[in-house]
Amino acid sequence: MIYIGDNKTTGEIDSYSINTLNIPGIVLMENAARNFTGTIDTNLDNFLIVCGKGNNGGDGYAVARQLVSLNKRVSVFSCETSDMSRDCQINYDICRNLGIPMENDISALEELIISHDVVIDAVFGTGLDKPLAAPYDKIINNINQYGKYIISVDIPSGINGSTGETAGIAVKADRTVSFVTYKQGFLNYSAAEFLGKIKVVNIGLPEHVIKKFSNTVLMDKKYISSLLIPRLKYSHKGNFGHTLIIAGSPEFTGAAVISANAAVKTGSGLVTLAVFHECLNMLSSCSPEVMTADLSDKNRLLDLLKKVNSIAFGPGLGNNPRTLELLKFVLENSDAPMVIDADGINVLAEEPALLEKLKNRCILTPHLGEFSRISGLSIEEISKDRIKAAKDFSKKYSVILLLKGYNTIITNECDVYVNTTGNSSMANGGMGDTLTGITASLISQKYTIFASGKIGSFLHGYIGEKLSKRSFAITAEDIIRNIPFYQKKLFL
Ligand SMILES: NC(=O)C1=CN([C@@H]2O[C@H](COP(=O)(O)OP(=O)(O)OC[C@H]3O[C@@H](n4cnc5c(N)ncnc54)[C@H](OP(=O)(O)O)[C@@H]3O)[C@@H](O)[C@H]2O)[C@@H](O)CC1
Ligand SMILES: [K+]
Repeated sequence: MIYIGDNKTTGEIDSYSINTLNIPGIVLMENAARNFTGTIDTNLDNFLIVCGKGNNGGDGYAVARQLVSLNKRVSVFSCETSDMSRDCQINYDICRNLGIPMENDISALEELIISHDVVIDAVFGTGLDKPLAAPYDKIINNINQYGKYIISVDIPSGINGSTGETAGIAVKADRTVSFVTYKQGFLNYSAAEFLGKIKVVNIGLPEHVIKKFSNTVLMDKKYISSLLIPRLKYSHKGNFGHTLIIAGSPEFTGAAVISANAAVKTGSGLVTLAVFHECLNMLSSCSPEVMTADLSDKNRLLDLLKKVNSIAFGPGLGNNPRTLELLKFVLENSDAPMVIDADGINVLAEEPALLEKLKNRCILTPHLGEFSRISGLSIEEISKDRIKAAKDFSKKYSVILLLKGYNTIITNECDVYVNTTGNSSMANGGMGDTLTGITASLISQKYTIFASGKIGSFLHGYIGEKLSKRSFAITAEDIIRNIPFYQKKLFL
């Protein structure tokens, strides 16, 4: 499992390992350097390692030695040769003793970079704490301008590991090999162009140690598979629940069809689509597996509200008083777990007091704009630290929050799960409605609300990613058609 942490987390893990576990810092550095080196393509040769004076630089000197021991051609550029951290000094001295070519004259840097095939950036890691000034701005500029292939140690130098903001300028890496944790700052969209392909490597610490300091996790296939509730041989449709989808309006009938079909394909035993009277004719034949109900038939609606296992509310309903009234009616007459999306969120934003009725039984699935409306935070405020914004909201209202977007966040106020599946081939209408249907369907099948959000977002993005290998744009229908196949792939 990959954990996410900020600069503070690295400091805490470091000090726990050194002071409580008694692992000397130099051993951690050696492990970091060895595991970093292990990720480098063995066909690469002719490395220039650019080292700072802190422990990131120390990692760089240790990597230089590791590469030399693999018979690679290696040179080192030292940004500073005084006032180094203790472990940096040790590895610097070893490099000198080994006779590795070393340079510290900034006027030679440009030529050095040009004459090497790979630049390893070990200037700053988690210790970067102020804007960059000379000569570091020039060093980083040179790396970016002349580096043919750049691998950053822990963090591209100049990026703040906690926030993802740049210190004025930052290395644009082709690859980043990060230690112990995936840095929280990498999730900030503004950091994306600097990171290249990211890999996280361990430094010899067992997972239970890392877990002490981070409750934020990057979901992977193995984790999602572990959440599976197996289907028993003798199960029948009653075991897989009844999902009620309340969605659609004359302008947006598609949203209703998409959510309902996604719920069916995800495996809900029964799916009923409840729609406004004027949509009934058009939608009653939308899918042979979906039952329909007229929202103006209050007795039928009351009956459904009492017996269903989950309710999806919102897609395509319209952001208007009628939707708000309908939401109030649903909340007054049902205790079922709910997935609230789209216009369901928009009307809740008008009357946030209603969230009180959703405590501990709801997942909200806003995109950034919807989250801004319901949280009262600006998009800029949320974007600065999406994890914190999501966690705070979830805690304030005791709901599960699934904040959609590149690197979707799912949180239950304490634990945070980040989903990295999905890509821009899926950026078109109806995708959110699909996720809503999938999530509600999983809840009906007895997954917890939290697990349903996690599985739903992973599965949804996973299908899109797989399909995008052979198609340019992926539609909601493409996703829905492929749910059963990829669900099986994930779970079995
Ligand atoms: N547990 C783990 O994960 C392990 C992590 N490890 C590694 O340790 C790294 C963290 O090391 P770190 O704390 O020494 O900080 P680092 O990034 O080297 O920078 C500090 C130096 O930069 C300087 N400096 C800062 N800002 C500056 C600026 N704008 N302009 C100029 N100077 C600036 C600052 O100078 P000062 O401000 O103190 O004068 C100080 O000298 C981490 O990223 C990982 O690579 C591994 O070794 C093993 C275990
Ligand atoms: K670095």
